[in-house]
Amino acid sequence: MPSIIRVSGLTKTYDSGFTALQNIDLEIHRGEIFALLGPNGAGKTTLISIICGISSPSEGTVLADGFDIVKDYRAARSKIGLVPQELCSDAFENVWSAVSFSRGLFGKPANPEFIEKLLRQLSLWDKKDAQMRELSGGMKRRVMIAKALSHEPDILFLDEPTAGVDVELRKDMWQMVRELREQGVTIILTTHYIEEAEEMADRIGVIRKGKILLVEEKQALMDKLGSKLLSIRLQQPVSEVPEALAEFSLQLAEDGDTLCYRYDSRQESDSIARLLRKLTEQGLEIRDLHSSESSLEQIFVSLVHEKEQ
Ligand SMILES: Nc1ncnc2c1ncn2[C@@H]1O[C@H](COP(=O)(O)OP(=O)(O)OP(=O)(O)O)[C@@H](O)[C@H]1O
Repeated sequence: MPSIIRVSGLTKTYDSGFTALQNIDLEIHRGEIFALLGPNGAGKTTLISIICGISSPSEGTVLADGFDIVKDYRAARSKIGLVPQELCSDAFENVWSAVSFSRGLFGKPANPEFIEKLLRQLSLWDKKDAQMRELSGGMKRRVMIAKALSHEPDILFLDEPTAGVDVELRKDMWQMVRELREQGVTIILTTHYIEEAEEMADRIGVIRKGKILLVEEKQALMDKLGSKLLSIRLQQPVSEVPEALAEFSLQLAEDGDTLCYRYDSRQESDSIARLLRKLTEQGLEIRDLHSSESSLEQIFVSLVHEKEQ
């Protein structure tokens, strides 16, 4: 798939001497939703700020739709809309002027039809004359998106779009982002929420301590994350896993009385029923069964840990 953003060898060392990004290579595909996941301080905002031309790189290059973000700053920036983490706007300005003004900042001629379409799409049309201070937090967030889209960019960055947003609003936001993607906008969002990445993203990148640890198709990542563990406690301990159960790749816990079976919870399968039947055929009596799902959080942490090793 063709790339719309190409980051090569990007390093950022702040004046304080702190290196927030180390030799980042990253390609964002045209038309995808890409989620950049990482803990606090990982470097997500720094990376976005550089791509959007707010902060300058120490080393490396970034191309946005073929334009170098330093050498062809204006052309590159015109391709990008940014919804920052902080909601910042003039409290007394009304929605219509805030959004129209943002368009003007990019040197685009006024286009009231487009602004109307945008406000309608973001369910802000009936608030077009309201002052920013009169809006709820969720509406303000939508105005920020309208401002970011006002100059018709092909790429939209959303820096933690749903931080501190309630579940209902979060779902609305996800829906809105999907609709934008359907219109051909490439979307890059940063988030702490694995759930959000799971719900939204086509691909997921994990960043930690200024380094990209992995970039994968969401589905591939979810396949790794989707396992469940069934612990089968036996009446009598065994010294080894019986040969007849080899197909299940069971692990025997140290004390010999618990068999552990890891399986993919999303695959339609009768493997548990088969396993239990075979256990009975082998004369192994079951004392207790316990099934647990590794939380995405846990697996995510172990994935990150594994990569760091
Ligand atoms: N202007 C600055 N000067 C020095 N260090 C900075 C500056 N801005 C950010 N940093 C440091 O760079 C690192 C990455 O910060 P950044 O804001 O990019 O992280 P983040 O992944 O966006 O975190 P969060 O999820 O908390 O927003 C942090 O250690 C931060 O303290």
